[in-house]
Amino acid sequence: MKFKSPPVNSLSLDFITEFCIGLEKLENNRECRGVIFTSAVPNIFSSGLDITEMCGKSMEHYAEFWRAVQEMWLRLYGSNMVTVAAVNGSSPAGGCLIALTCDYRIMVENPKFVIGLNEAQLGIVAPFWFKDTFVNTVGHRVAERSLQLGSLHSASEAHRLGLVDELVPEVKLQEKAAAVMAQWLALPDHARQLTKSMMRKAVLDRLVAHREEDVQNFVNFISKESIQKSLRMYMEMLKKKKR
Ligand SMILES: CC/C=C\C/C=C\C/C=C\C/C=C/C(=O)SCCNC(=O)CCNC(=O)[C@H](O)C(C)(C)COP(=O)(O)OP(=O)(O)OC[C@H]1O[C@@H](n2cnc3c(N)ncnc32)[C@H](O)[C@@H]1OP(=O)(O)O
Repeated sequence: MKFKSPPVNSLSLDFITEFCIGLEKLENNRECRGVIFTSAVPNIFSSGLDITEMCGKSMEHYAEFWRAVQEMWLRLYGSNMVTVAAVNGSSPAGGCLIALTCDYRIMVENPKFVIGLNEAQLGIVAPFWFKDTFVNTVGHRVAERSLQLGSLHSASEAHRLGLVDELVPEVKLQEKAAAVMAQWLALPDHARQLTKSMMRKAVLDRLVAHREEDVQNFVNFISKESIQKSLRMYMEMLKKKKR
């Protein structure tokens, strides 16, 4: 699955809806046993959640958007397929979440590419299920420090921390992703799927059990004037950076 929503593959409501429909089709196709996620936009895997979906909109819109973000994560983290992220560009926040939610991450070894859960830098807080996914990948200590600082890690640092599993030159990315996929698909599906479910079930169940509460927390948090101001300032900063 190739993300192609220029300029930065931000995760808008439309993007997420298409992503979920695409994933569901693949999940229901008995001939499809694995998916590689990558980007068709040069230098960007995904810039994370579309900030304009969380800024200056109605409470109803925030709730609809957040349910879609939850749905994307539930489907991907709970997927029966082998999921490999071929990270060919920067991947902050929600973009990093997509990569973390896969079974395996391969990143291009470009020192300009960054990845991490940088929510704290925007004055917002990664919800518990982003945090759980991060802890399950890198461990508690690394996740705690990285989340509190809202760190965006270079590709080599991300590899050192275990945030990504492998680094490769750009030209080798697709070949490597295909090789990893072949390795994971060599196992009997039922054994791999039951093992994956055993490893992820508690974290998935936690969001399912608290889904509406999490929507309300998000809506209350994001609609605070102080948070809206932080997001507006962040968008301004992104625009100024270009001038
Ligand atoms: C108590 C707790 C309860 C509940 C939880 C509450 C809250 C938690 C909520 C949500 C979690 C949030 C998750 C997120 O994913 S937030 C998004 C974070 N993303 C970022 O910080 C990345 C920002 N973007 C960048 O750093 C750069 O754009 C990037 C490195 C990706 C690319 O740089 P480049 O120089 O190539 O492009 P730019 O000129 O910067 O951007 C082009 C264009 O795109 C716009 N843009 C970029 N990112 C976003 C985005 N995420 N959303 C919307 N728009 C974005 C940027 O402004 C430019 O626009 P324009 O100037 O109009 O061309």
